[in-house]
Amino acid sequence: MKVIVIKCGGSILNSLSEDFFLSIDRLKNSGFHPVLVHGGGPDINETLDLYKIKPEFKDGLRKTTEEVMHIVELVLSGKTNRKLVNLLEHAGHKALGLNGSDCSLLQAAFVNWETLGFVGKVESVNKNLLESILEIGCIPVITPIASGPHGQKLNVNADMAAGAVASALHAEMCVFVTDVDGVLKDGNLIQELTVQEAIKLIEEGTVYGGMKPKVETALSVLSQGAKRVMIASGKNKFYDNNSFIGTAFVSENLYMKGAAK
Ligand SMILES: Nc1ncnc2c1ncn2[C@@H]1O[C@H](COP(=O)(O)OP(=O)(O)O)[C@@H](O)[C@H]1O
Ligand SMILES: CC(=O)N[C@@H](CCC(=O)OP(=O)(O)O)C(=O)O
Repeated sequence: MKVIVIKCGGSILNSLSEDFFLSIDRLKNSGFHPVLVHGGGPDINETLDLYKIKPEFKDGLRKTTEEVMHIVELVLSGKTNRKLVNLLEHAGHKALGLNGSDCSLLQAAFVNWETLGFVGKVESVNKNLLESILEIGCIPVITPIASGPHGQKLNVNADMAAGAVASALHAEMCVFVTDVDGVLKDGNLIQELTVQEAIKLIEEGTVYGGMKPKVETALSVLSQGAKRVMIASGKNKFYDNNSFIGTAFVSENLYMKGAAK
């Protein structure tokens, strides 16, 4: 089964274009089975603000107290996931929303209880569940909340959750859809990045903020055997004429000039 994992960032979730859904149609016509993982950082921040709670991050991960965890779940499962499932259904797809903590879909360990609280790192994925959903022609839409070692719910960075799902499913492709065309340098899109080039962009500070975990996860997915990894925009088509549009990550030994086909 040719699986593609598509991570939909919170930066773009409220303004996904028709072209985004058209790209999903085209992918399905090309024989790909999409699995979606969504973020929702900006929506969480907005709701925390209503409760007068100041968002706190450490190395790109949200400090998650018990109170914050309740709000994360309320927003991601109750609002963001519902919205994406509904948009997909409206675009003519069959979509099934899943909390990562349901049915042991995502099982995680604490990253660092002392500094981050209820934040997890995915250690296993219920691959059989996802494959059964794909077999009946549905698109799984996964909320990045995992079950912890003693059944606690843990907040997982959505880029990292998508990376773990892509690796577990041995996905052919993993695309991180966000609010920019891909990795930019001096305002220009970089079409292809080798591992070494990507590390250099992080070190020199060209890649920073939310782009950093995305690029790091992209490199990790690539090293775990995904054939293609991309960062692309949800404002335009990210797949057309059998080609992906955005920044493609390539292993050194696969390095070739030209667009990723
Ligand atoms: N080199 C870069 N190229 C493109 N965007 C970058 C770069 N470095 C940092 N960014 C920032 O990363 C953001 C995307 O990350 P983020 O806001 O976390 O998105 P998402 O919610 O989709 O995961 C961009 O909007 C941009 O502000
Ligand atoms: C641990 C952690 O940081 N979790 C993230 C989960 C959502 C997410 O990653 O959303 P984006 O893709 O929009 O950034 C958070 O609480 O914001």
